[in-house]
Amino acid sequence: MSFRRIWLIGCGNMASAMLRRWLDCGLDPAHVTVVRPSGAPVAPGVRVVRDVPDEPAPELLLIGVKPQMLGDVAPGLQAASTGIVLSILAGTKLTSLRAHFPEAGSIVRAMPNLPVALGKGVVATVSDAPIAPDLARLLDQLGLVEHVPDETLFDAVTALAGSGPAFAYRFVDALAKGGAALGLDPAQASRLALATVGGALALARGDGTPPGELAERVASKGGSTREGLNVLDTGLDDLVAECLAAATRRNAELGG
Ligand SMILES: NC(=O)C1=CN([C@@H]2O[C@H](COP(=O)(O)OP(=O)(O)OC[C@H]3O[C@@H](n4cnc5c(N)ncnc54)[C@H](O)[C@@H]3O)[C@@H](O)[C@H]2O)C=CC1
Ligand SMILES: O=C(O)[C@@H]1CCC=N1
Repeated sequence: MSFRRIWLIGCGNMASAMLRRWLDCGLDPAHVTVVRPSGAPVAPGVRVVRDVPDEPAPELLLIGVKPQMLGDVAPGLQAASTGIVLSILAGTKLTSLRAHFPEAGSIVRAMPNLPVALGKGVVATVSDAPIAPDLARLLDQLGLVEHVPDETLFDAVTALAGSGPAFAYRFVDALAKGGAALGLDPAQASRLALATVGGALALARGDGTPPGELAERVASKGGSTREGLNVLDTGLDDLVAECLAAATRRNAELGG
């Protein structure tokens, strides 16, 4: 058995990445309804409507709008939210979700990231009831699923994993810009940076060796990598810690 009625409220960057993966994994598009103000098509076979349908509630209601929109959309979703409510909203706590959806059978907070589109994402979860097997199966299709039962850590998880791809892309860009500043053709530097970081991560994932140890393997004694690492080691850890702290603070603010 799997869900036959899934509604997505909002289908922007994040929810559409999740849906793309689920459809690629064989989810029947006829089981999906997207509610979005534009009414613009999402994927072949997926029903798109502008307003919440006056129909029996779906088994799974995914809330994919911005956290600031929750108060606007929730009142129109009371009849639709008697099954599982799955929220991907940054910052918004289970207690707040429960207040907005008092009739929900269960409420699950998930914090995905964009690579879920390829099944290579991360999804952190916390919920007010055990996660139903059908939902667990869907989440598993997205990538690494980590249950984070202490909800007070969710803002930090959101900073690390939810926002993390943006931080990683910044590093790739910095690598490319650094290469261009040294005279490389910018387009070529971008290709080199992306392929280098992609390859390095693939190796780290496949190898099981901690990334710090892999870095040491690249740095020959007395060689040039060490010179470069010495520069990064003057401040990268602190800068990234500040970056995550700032994002974590903002997640807490978004939660109200
Ligand atoms: N973008 C990301 O990488 C991640 C985003 N999130 C969370 O996902 C949620 C959505 O973020 P994004 O997809 O980035 O934003 P987005 O702006 O791309 O998508 C939000 C969508 O909601 C739609 N919308 C607005 N009002 C609506 C209404 N009344 N009914 C139905 N749909 C409505 C908008 O048209 C838009 O398509 C946020 O709560 C965010 O915290 C979580 C993890 C990662
Ligand atoms: O920037 C945001 O608010 C969301 C949360 C995690 C990724 N995007």
